[in-house]
Amino acid sequence: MRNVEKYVRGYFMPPETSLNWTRKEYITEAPIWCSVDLRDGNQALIVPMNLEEKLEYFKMLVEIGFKEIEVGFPAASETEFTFLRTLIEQELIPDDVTIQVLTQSREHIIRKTFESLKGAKKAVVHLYNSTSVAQREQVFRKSKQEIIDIAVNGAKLLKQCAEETEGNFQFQYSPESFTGTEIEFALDICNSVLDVWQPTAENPVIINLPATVSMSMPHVYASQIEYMSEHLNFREHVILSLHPHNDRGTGVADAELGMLAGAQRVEGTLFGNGERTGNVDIVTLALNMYSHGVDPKLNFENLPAIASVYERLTKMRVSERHPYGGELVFTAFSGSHQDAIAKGMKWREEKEPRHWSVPYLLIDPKDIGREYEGDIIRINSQSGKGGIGYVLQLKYGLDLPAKMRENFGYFVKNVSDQQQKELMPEEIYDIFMKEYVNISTPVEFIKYRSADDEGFQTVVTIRTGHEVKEMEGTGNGRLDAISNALQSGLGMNYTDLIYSEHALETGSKSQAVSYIGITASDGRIYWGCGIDVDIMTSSVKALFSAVNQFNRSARR
Ligand SMILES: CC(=O)SCCNC(=O)CCNC(=O)[C@H](O)C(C)(C)COP(=O)(O)OP(=O)(O)OC[C@H]1O[C@@H](n2cnc3c(N)ncnc32)[C@H](O)[C@@H]1OP(=O)(O)O
Ligand SMILES: CC(C)C(=O)C(=O)O
Repeated sequence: MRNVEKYVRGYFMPPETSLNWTRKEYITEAPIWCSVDLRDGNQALIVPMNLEEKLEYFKMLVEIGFKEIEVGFPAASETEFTFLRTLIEQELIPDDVTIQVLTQSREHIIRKTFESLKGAKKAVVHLYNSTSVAQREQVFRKSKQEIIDIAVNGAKLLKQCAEETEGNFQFQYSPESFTGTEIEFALDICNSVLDVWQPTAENPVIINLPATVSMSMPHVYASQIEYMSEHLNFREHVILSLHPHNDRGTGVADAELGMLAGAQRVEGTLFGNGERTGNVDIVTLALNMYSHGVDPKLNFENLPAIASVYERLTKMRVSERHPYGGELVFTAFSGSHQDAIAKGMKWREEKEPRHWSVPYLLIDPKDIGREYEGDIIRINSQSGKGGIGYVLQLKYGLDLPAKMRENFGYFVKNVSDQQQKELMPEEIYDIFMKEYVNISTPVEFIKYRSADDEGFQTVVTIRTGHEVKEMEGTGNGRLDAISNALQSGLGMNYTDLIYSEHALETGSKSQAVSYIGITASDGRIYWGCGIDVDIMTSSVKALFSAVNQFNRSARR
């Protein structure tokens, strides 16, 4: 890259921290979640949500279980203001949910914000101003002290307005662009605001440390968070909050390490909607926790339904590869993965139903409303016998013998390769039915008649073209006798009858399915399947299907 010299690292590593977070292994309890979908997410949309859309989205967030929801920037627009008024006046905010509103540290904006809050039983009022070197120099053109003054004046006005307005208000301060701010200065400005608000056990203050633009590797952000956590005044009455963005693709890692480093609260959005590359994705954070056996205290048991409401209201798309929510994130197309998943599912059923350990699947897709059928194994030319057999078994109850799976697997792969497309379960089933089941050309089975109960001597009637023939055979059982009759009558030669059968529930009826493989003199195995209400007839049909495969191949 020619212009690499243009870039210098713009973040600030803290002078010293205990690095205690490096010794913690995983997040042991859910943080306080705050959804900022309706504010940070909304401000990033091409067309921000209208009133009805915001109301529907709010309802969904409540159903998911969010107890803190930043509902907007009431001074931004008429829609934002009206949305807040509607929530309050129509009493749409459940008692256990606290709404949050964002305001710049400017007098008319703060006053308008409190005006919008009239009648609210409780709310978090979130004050922010930019603190980074770039913002101070380029945007505000102010000294450090002048930037502190903006924050402190805003903090004082918040306190005054809260006293003048009926309701229970909690304060939150964000040194916006924290990640580009000298850490000592960030500490200074937060402590100055805390000095104004004087948090207590009854009235704690939220200090929110945003990665407004993520600039460093996640361990640097974690060290910054730890430094702030270890040096903030009133720490026991401060709720330390994170607000990562995803510029470097590390929003989730930033949040996870930030929690290990002492943060108690996380602001983010569903599927990471938000400015530029988005806010941290709360779905991923929560389900990552879930995959470690920790209850995230949010309900994503029907994630596909949530994704579909999200897509409709935001007009954004959950990409196919998006963790947990994406269409393909539980899907294996490749043969060896499919084989391992199919075996893992069986292992789980038979040996370890309690704990999830299926290869390639971090969590059980069913836990978040996904289906095994059609979701985890899909078939194309990269697929293998394990996956193809699994699809037939799961959807159609057909449990092919291992060797037959292999034969059928190669057949299906070739079809997919030639057609250059994915094959749906119905297509795979159709291929199976057409190529292997009850095949009656060129040799059609009509009936058989045995001279004795065991069928050691059997006469079988067949039709080839317009000709009906009877053939006689002896063997160590009925099927063997029929097979021998066919071999001598048709002048065929094969050995090793491979046989398996099982019952098949179709609707309320039960049928028998038989699979037969016959080995030709060149070692090739030809397979057939028979389905019939009578088990013996199903085996005979399977044998005829295999014989017909053999015949067809010889003719080709
Ligand atoms: C990282 C974040 O997501 S922060 C949230 C950002 N979200 C939004 O901005 C969405 C909603 N915002 C808006 O609708 C509008 O910006 C409004 C209504 C809030 C303000 O609108 P306006 O006053 O017309 O314009 P604008 O936002 O451009 O104001 C810029 C001025 O505010 C100052 N300013 C910006 N942020 C802050 C702040 N947090 N505290 C104090 N002053 C601020 C700027 O320095 C600039 O000052 P200047 O006029 O002296 O140059
Ligand atoms: C207002 C703050 C928290 C913000 O949205 C950001 O810094 O990204």
